[in-house]
Amino acid sequence: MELAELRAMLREVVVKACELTSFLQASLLKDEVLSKGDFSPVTVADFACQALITLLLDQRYPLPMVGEEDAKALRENAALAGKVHGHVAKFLPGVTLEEVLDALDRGRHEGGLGTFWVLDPIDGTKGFLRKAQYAICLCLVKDGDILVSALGCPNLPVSFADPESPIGCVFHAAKGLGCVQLNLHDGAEHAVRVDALRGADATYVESYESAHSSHSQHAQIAERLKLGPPRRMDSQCKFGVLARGEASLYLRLSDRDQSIWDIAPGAMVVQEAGGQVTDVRGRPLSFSAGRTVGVPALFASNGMMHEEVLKAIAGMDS
Ligand SMILES: Nc1ncnc2c1ncn2[C@@H]1O[C@H](COP(=O)(O)O)[C@@H](O)[C@H]1OP(=O)(O)O
Ligand SMILES: [Mg+2]
Ligand SMILES: [Mg+2]
Ligand SMILES: [Mg+2]
Repeated sequence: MELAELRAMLREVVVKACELTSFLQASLLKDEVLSKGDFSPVTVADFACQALITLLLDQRYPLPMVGEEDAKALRENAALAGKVHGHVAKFLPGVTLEEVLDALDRGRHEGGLGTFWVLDPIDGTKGFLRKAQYAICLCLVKDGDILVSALGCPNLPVSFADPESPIGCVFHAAKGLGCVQLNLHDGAEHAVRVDALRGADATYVESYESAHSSHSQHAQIAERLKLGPPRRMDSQCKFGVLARGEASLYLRLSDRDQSIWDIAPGAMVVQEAGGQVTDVRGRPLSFSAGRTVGVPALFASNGMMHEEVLKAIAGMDS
């Protein structure tokens, strides 16, 4: 398949997944949320979305899958497994429970070199539970490079400039072909590009959850660069906001190695919109090391201000 064709396929799959998660966000029940080993939440929607996307990709372009979730918890909880199966079957009539569980378990691929899908079915599950921002994040990685990517952001306003803005967009990108925003309410698409701001005119985004990255270190950088207050938001929607020029910088200074599904899809969207994504020493990221990036602290910028951010980080109190 050509890159443009792959990208259209990804867009179609992620639009379907947005429909599924929007429905589930509105109807989610307390007993449909579990806590994982690291105390982070996972819901019926995370499982259903990963299974649906894996099965749709199997029909169109089957490849190994590096996915966040697997079927272990569902194999121990028949009631929840039945619900997940029911939600997936609405999109894929006739699919069996075992096919759904098997699709989830195939998300355990180790990554590394080679060609595979990378999927975070719901990035920002805490935001999803707060009825705030979350993203469906999918990309295709070949030998560490990302070829195509799509970020579904069902709750993201189409434009922050418009107080009456409809919500829901999908950012999609293909290597060398740029980044496009699709608006879910009317199907309109337009190419997006990072802004060209720096210094006091520039703004930044960071995690809503202060446990996910260091808001205090971000504030030190912002002070040095004289940036205004941050916009806080869950999930890889932040990469989309940067890609369309509604922020100039996304800071993610953390001390926990990042999973590739948390970074790769969003990073591709920003790079194809003209921006830059590196670790805090300015080194580009590679996605061939396995299921994690091997980098805890990173940032994405409009490119214009990348050097000054690197200098501010180098001069920061540790
Ligand atoms: N303690 C943590 N440190 C860093 N990232 C975390 C932590 N707990 C959850 N995450 C992940 O942080 C991301 C949330 O994005 P953000 O912090 O930018 O809002 C998600 O990828 C989430 O995974 P998940 O996909 O399970 O929601
Ligand atoms: Mg999670
Ligand atoms: Mg995530
Ligand atoms: Mg997730």
